[in-house]
Amino acid sequence: MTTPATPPEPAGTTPVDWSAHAAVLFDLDGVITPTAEVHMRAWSEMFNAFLSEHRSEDTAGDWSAYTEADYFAHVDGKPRYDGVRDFLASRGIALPEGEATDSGAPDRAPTVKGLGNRKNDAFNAVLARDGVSAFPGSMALLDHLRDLGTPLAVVSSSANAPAVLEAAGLADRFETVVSGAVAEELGLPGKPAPDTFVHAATVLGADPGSAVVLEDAVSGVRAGAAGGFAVVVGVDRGAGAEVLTGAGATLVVADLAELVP
Ligand SMILES: O=P(O)(O)OC[C@H]1O[C@@H](O)[C@H](O)[C@@H](O)[C@@H]1O
Repeated sequence: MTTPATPPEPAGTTPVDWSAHAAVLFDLDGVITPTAEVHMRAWSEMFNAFLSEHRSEDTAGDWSAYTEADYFAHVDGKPRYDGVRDFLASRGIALPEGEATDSGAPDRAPTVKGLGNRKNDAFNAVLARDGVSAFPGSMALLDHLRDLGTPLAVVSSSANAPAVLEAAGLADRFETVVSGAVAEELGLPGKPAPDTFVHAATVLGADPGSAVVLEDAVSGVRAGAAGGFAVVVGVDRGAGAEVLTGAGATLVVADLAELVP
């Protein structure tokens, strides 16, 4: 007896039926634009400079080099100072919180906010120097959703989200942008808490059960899953498909082009 072949998917279908959903919420860095890479490099530059500047001091904690694995485990997708705090905690390094105006300059006593600000200067220098273009597959999906008339939002932990959207020429594509700065203003806890996604869905007049979340970071996928969203697409830009699925992604793609009919 021969096993019947699996029937091919009809042409033009994708794993998500976009017309069946009331709203689509995009993370930005690593989902729409390749800026997760810029954040990663800026974090690495800052943390490794900090660790080598202070490693010789006889203080508690693990002062070995900061790696890409540290980024994915402790920093990716979280609001700026949460990333600093969570990485330092993973190394058993305690620093004072500091002030929002701390520069993080090497000759100053380090603080959580100072280190975050130093990383932000590195990020903005690269953005100003190199500019940014969206991933072609993400542009294709945004164009498709625009044609369908689906309400769209960006939900990003980054306070730089509006500047990145502007630099990529995408500022007019979204009905609302819930950035790290907006979350702080509204007192919403950052990813992995679901609040920023739920807030964006509410602004778009959609119930989470009828909306889609697209995320590349484990913290963001966890946020989408905790919010009860209908579909949580994990975009694997390095976190790993299994890890994203384990965090609650309902499907994982390598590029958003896979989701365009
Ligand atoms: O420091 P910002 O620009 O406010 O961004 C905070 C975080 O924003 C997220 O979108 C990135 O994945 C993180 O890498 C980044 O640290």
